[in-house]
Amino acid sequence: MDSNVNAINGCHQSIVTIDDVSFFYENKKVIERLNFDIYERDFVGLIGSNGAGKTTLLKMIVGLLKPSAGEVRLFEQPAGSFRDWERIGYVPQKNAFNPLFPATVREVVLSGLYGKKKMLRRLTKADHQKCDDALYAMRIEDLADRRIGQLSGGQQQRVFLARALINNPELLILDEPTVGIDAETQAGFFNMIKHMHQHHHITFIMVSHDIDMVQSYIGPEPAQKSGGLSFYVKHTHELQDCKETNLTHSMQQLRETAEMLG
Ligand SMILES: Nc1ncnc2c1ncn2[C@@H]1O[C@H](COP(=O)(O)OP(=O)(O)OP(=O)(O)O)[C@@H](O)[C@H]1O
Repeated sequence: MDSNVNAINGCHQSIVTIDDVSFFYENKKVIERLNFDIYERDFVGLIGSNGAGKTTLLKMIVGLLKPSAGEVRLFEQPAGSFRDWERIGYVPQKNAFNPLFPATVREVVLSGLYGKKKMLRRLTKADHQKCDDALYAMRIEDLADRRIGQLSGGQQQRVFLARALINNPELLILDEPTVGIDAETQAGFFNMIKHMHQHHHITFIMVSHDIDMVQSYIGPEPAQKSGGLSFYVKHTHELQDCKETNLTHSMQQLRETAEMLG
């Protein structure tokens, strides 16, 4: 990656730093001495064969796994002492629900509010407003009271994206968000993600098996390869004047996105 651009501009924050990270499951080496930097508003497409370590890497970034060696830093803080988890939205792989799972869409989206913390307080009016905004942004308000298990795969993905968006995250991490979804719905979902990247102040990391889709947005060559992992990177901060980088995105903007996409 061209870190000079960031060094010159100086004001573009490092969002994720992977500093000489290795990971082993017992004796099985999955990631070896990986170095990679992700800056504000980058879109990173992560491609790799089955078992290459994509999910393992994402889990280290969201603090679910600790590196065996090296360090992950989030927003320039060591991941081990990072506490602002609401700045990060994570949509894990294969969220498929048992049709009998009793939670409603609204309950699933609200559960995103507290990240790793248990819900220790009563929900406020503001919490419900955030939930309504996230449902609206994903155009699933009409599904709010349906059981999650009774929705299609594409509808469930929108619910999980709404859950990840409820805290207005600065970094959005998607682990194969369109697995098991028909081609047309996949294309629509990816268009929505691209639009969000172009119009909101969000940094993306997206694992995908769909190399054509990733290359069509980012370009033909990966910025970096390591082991079985290929990192495709699109920088958008280079297009912006630094002085404008304290732009904030908001659910209002996401509403506008939803309206534009019809
Ligand atoms: N909890 C675990 N214990 C032991 N080995 C594991 C564990 N989780 C994953 N692995 C192994 O580590 C390797 C990397 O797994 P990971 O899920 O990160 O790969 P991936 O690139 O996301 O694969 P896929 O494309 O199939 O989702 C695989 O060989 C997997 O079998």
